[in-house]
Amino acid sequence: MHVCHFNAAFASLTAADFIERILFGALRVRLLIVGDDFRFGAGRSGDFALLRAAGARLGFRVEAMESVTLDGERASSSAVRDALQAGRIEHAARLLGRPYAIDGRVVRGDGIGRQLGFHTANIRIKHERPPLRGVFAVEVRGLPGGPHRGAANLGYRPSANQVTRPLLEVHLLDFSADIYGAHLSVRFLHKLRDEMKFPDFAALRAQIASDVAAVKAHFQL
Ligand SMILES: Cc1cc2nc3c(=O)[nH]c(=O)nc-3n(C[C@H](O)[C@H](O)[C@H](O)COP(=O)(O)O)c2cc1C
Ligand SMILES: Nc1ncnc2c1ncn2[C@@H]1O[C@H](COP(=O)(O)OP(=O)(O)O)[C@@H](O)[C@H]1O
Repeated sequence: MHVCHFNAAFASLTAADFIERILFGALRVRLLIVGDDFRFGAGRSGDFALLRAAGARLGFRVEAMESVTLDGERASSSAVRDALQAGRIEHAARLLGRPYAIDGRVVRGDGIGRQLGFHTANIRIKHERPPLRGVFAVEVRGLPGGPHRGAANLGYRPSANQVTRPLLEVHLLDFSADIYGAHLSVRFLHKLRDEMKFPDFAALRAQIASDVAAVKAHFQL
């Protein structure tokens, strides 16, 4: 896989430069499959017809890939992001063809979880602005005997030393083990609510207890 870093130099490439320098010069493309509405190059001036014409001239094939639609809606990355942001997690999963998931390693937190009576594994995530936020019913993969179900909070934890980078914290149901360092994949299956600021730990604890009950009900446990 080749990942192009989208910086100012890359963004200023003209459509002709993109074709000649990157596709033809660097990648030596033979067959190109793109959406027929694909636009590229500075000012989005390049399109499918331009690629086809360049391919005929430089000797590569260009084929169109049809949009995948679901009930008339294009299964685009924007549609997925919009659904996640709106808390329509099940709809996002239908568009993606799989549940939306975030992966990361379990790191040490502030030890507040055990004071609350709910251990919460802190998962380090790379996203600075994740497309979804709130409290969710999740399925966690990566531990022996799994997948495990749990209640997760993805947000800024306003009730206890608020953080500036988003945190993903998961309480696993019927589970007790030290899992620091484990690499987990958290699949978001259903949104329960938005993150809230609680006046004290007692109120936060009561809410987490009711979230855990809601997760059990969701999974019919
Ligand atoms: C199901 C669940 C829901 C949570 N909801 C909130 C919330 O609405 N607001 C909040 O500030 N923190 C919420 N938390 C985060 C807790 O504040 C956090 O897990 C706790 O402070 C433990 O932190 P620690 O793992 O760093 O010790 C939630 C945690 C879980 C597991
Ligand atoms: N049911 C559980 N769900 C999540 N983590 C658990 C569970 N039981 C034990 N743990 C362990 O407890 C840790 C979280 O405990 P917590 O008191 O919230 O600690 P931290 O200081 O890491 O925030 C997890 O990283 C994991 O190793």
